[in-house]
Amino acid sequence: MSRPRIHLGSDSANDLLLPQMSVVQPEKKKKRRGGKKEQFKRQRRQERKALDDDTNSDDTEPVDMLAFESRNAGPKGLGLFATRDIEPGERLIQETPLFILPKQETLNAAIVDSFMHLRPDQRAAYLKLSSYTTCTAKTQSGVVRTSAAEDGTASLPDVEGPDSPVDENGDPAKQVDRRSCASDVQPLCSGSDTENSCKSPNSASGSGDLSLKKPDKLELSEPEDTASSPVPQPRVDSPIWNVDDLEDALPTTITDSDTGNGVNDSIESDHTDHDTDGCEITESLAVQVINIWRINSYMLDDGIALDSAGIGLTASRLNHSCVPNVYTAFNSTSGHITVQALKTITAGDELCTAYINGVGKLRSERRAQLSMWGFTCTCIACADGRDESRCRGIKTLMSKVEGVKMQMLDGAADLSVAQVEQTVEDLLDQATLMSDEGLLGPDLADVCCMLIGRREEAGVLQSSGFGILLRGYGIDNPICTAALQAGDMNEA
Ligand SMILES: C[S@@+](CC[C@H](N)C(=O)[O-])C[C@H]1O[C@@H](n2cnc3c(N)ncnc32)[C@H](O)[C@@H]1O
Repeated sequence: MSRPRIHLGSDSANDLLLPQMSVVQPEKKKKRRGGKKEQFKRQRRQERKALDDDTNSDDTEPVDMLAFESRNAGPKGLGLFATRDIEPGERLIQETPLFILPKQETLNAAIVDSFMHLRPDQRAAYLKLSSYTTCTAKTQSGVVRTSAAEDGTASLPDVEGPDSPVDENGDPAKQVDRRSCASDVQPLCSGSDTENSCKSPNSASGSGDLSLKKPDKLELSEPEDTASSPVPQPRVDSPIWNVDDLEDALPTTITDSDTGNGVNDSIESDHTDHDTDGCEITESLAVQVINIWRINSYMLDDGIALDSAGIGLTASRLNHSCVPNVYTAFNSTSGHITVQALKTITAGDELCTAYINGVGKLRSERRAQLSMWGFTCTCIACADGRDESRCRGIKTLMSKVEGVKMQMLDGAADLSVAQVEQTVEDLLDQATLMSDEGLLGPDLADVCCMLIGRREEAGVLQSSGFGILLRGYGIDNPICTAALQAGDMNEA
């Protein structure tokens, strides 16, 4: 799926719809290029610091240099918080995923295999990521402990789990429409019966129990056919939790030849460059590894095809908001997960990304989608009593525009002038509503990029689009490069 062509228009056009938007102007860009080295160094320091926070509490990196820090976010667990004011479009994280799996290979065995081939420090950092979910499914084999430390087979750090409630049914979301966080691994527990329900470890019903029970049998969800969209849109067509798959991955002992303890590598591996020191994986550890992947992995797409997922240690600490202030993307050229500010962020604010594509969805719909992460969103858009008329408006306009888009794609009949006029009006209204709602991510660019050249106002929308793309992705992302190449626009 290719992105629509984007035209870069006059600067004033960018101010018209999106007062909060920061469009990189040519002069500013030059200045930024001049300071890029420093900016790059700062980013590296940030990444290192965030990683070190996880792996080494004695880290002495001066905090005042950083744009954000990782700290307690109350019931959400850990979160990332701005330590200084941040400008829209600023890149905050640029990290190489710990490992990437092609979408069709995100099988439990592949996840466990990739984990085992991480370096010991990476494995330790991985195991510190959030994996609060507990599954209380009854099993023949009984309880599977999450902590392999109990077996003396692996040293697991404490898993920090938020005190978040489960969804009403205790049932993981069937529809997993994830923009950024978590990938195509289905929740470990499935089905709607209470025996198979997921519980937060600290929830009343979970009694603080971090154990994970292996289900007898789990139904595989049907693939979701998510609507096509030019924005990164996670698709779920490789549902996978099944017991056989896990059993394939177990038991596994990998002994690093460097340790001198002999090599017993029962995993066929092409990760020979990785250190795989002695570490036995038990069933419970495997379950934890898979759970962590499910909660923390991001779809890694290049805006054209969604075919991979990966875990970034720092980006994994981002909590969700339906009105996010940062955008998480994947740069398929550099191989980095990037996180950029979508709006001005004030020192002390939490950085939040959107785990789902919630644009045009009502609170109840978003809640259903988010339930697989085991929390009920309390962001500004989800506050009780919040007027949802803007959301409803966006939803209505989106479905209207979608209808026209389908008509255009079918090529059945050319649109009438009146239809075109109306659609442009609808898009303008949608962009305004989204902007008012604080939805400033690349979805807005897609709104802005439709109906190129149809009318003067459409040109305004299109010209805004590139600025929005830049803000979310950064100029080095091939999505922006392609937009520049495809459109009648240039950087200057
Ligand atoms: C990718 S992790 C985010 C980082 C996590 N808070 C941690 O401590 O590592 C996702 C988990 O964080 C928690 N979380 C994320 N956003 C949240 C929110 N808006 N409200 C409550 N919990 C949230 C949920 O437990 C979710 O499963």
